[in-house]
Amino acid sequence: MATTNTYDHELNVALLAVQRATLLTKSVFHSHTKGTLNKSDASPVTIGDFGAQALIIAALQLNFPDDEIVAEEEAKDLRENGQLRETVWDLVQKAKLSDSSAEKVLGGEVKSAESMLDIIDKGASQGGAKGRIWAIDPIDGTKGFLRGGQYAVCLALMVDGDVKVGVLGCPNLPVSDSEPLKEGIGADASDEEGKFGVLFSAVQGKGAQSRALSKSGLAESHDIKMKPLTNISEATFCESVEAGHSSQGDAAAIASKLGITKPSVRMDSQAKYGSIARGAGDLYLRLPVRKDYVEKIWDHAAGDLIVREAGGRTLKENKGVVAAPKDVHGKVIEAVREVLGEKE
Ligand SMILES: Nc1ncnc2c1ncn2[C@@H]1O[C@H](COP(=O)(O)O)[C@@H](OP(=O)(O)O)[C@H]1O
Ligand SMILES: [Mg+2]
Ligand SMILES: [Mg+2]
Ligand SMILES: [Mg+2]
Repeated sequence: MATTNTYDHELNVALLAVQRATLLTKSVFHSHTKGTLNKSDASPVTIGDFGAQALIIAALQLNFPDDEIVAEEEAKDLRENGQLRETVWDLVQKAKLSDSSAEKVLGGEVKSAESMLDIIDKGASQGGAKGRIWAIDPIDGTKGFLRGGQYAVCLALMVDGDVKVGVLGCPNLPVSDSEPLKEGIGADASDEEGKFGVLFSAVQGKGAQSRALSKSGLAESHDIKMKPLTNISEATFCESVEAGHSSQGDAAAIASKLGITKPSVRMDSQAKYGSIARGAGDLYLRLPVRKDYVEKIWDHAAGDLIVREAGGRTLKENKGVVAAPKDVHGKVIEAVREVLGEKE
C-alpha cells in the first residue's frame, strides 16, 4: 500500500543543510575577501555562493540520491581558477554545525576539492514538471550580500511541479517576528551569543514556521501568519533594492492607486517573502523592468510556499510577483493591471 509522504525527512535535511550553508555565507559576509566574479550576464557570484551550493548539494545527494537538482551556480570558474577553488574548498571544510547528530543527518564530508566541483555541477538539471526536483539559490540577493544588506539561502523541493517543502535562511533579518519591517540589517545579525538571524520553512498543507538560525542543531520553531490587513491604505509594501530587478516607479504608482502612503521598504532577496509571511510587512511587489526577463524558479519556489502557507496569495506567471494577504490580493492585482495597462 502506498503511504503518503509527510516530507518530515526532507524538511529536516533541508533545514539543516540551509542552516549549515548559511553559516558558511555568514563567514564570507564578515570577511574582506568575497572572491567576487562577474558571470556572463554581468551579475555577481562570490565564494559564498559556490560554497553554499556545494554544501547543500552534498547533503541532498547523500540523503536523496535519485532526486534532481536545479541550482543557480556552476563550477566552471572554479575549474579555471585554482586559487579560488582552494578558497572555496577551505570554506566548505570549515563549515560544520557543532551538533554532531545534525552533521550526521547531513551525511559524510566532501572528499576533495575535485569532488566539490562535481558536486556543484550536480545542480545542472534542466528541471521540468515531473518528478522530484530540488531548487537551490545558494545566495539570493548576491548584490545585497556584497553591499552589506539582506540575502537569503534558499532551498525548495518540487514534486511534479508542485512546491512541497521550502526553506529560507535569512541571517540578516531579526529573529523576532514582531519587529517592524525596516531597511538595513537587524541587530541580531551581529553574531552575538551565536545568534544570526532566522530560518523560515513550510511544508505544503502544514503551515509556515520560523525559528532562530543556530550554529548547532535546529532551534525550536513556531507558526507564522501573515498580518490581517483590513485597510489596504495602511499596508507596508516591500520591493527590491535594485531598480534593475523590479520597477520601483510602477510599484510607487500601484501603491498610490491603493492609497498607500507609507514609503516602500527596500530589501534584497527572498527575505521579502519571509518578512511578509511573518507579518512584519504586508505586500511584496516585483514588477518587470524588461519584457524578455524570465523569473528563475530558485528565486521564488521557497518564498512562494512560505507565503501561501502563512495565509497569503501570490501571482507569478513568469512576469513579476504580487504577494499579499488573500483578502486584498484581488484589489492589488486590479491596481497592477491598471498601472501596467496604462504603459502598453
Ligand atoms: N532584470 C531582472 N528582473 C528581475 N529579477 C532579476 C533581474 N536580473 C536579476 N534578477 C534576479 O533578482 C534576484 C535578486 O532579487 P532581489 O532584487 O529581490 O534581491 C537575483 O538573484 P541572485 O542574487 O540570486 O542572483 C536575480 O536572479
Ligand atoms: Mg545570481
Ligand atoms: Mg536569486
Ligand atoms: Mg543567487
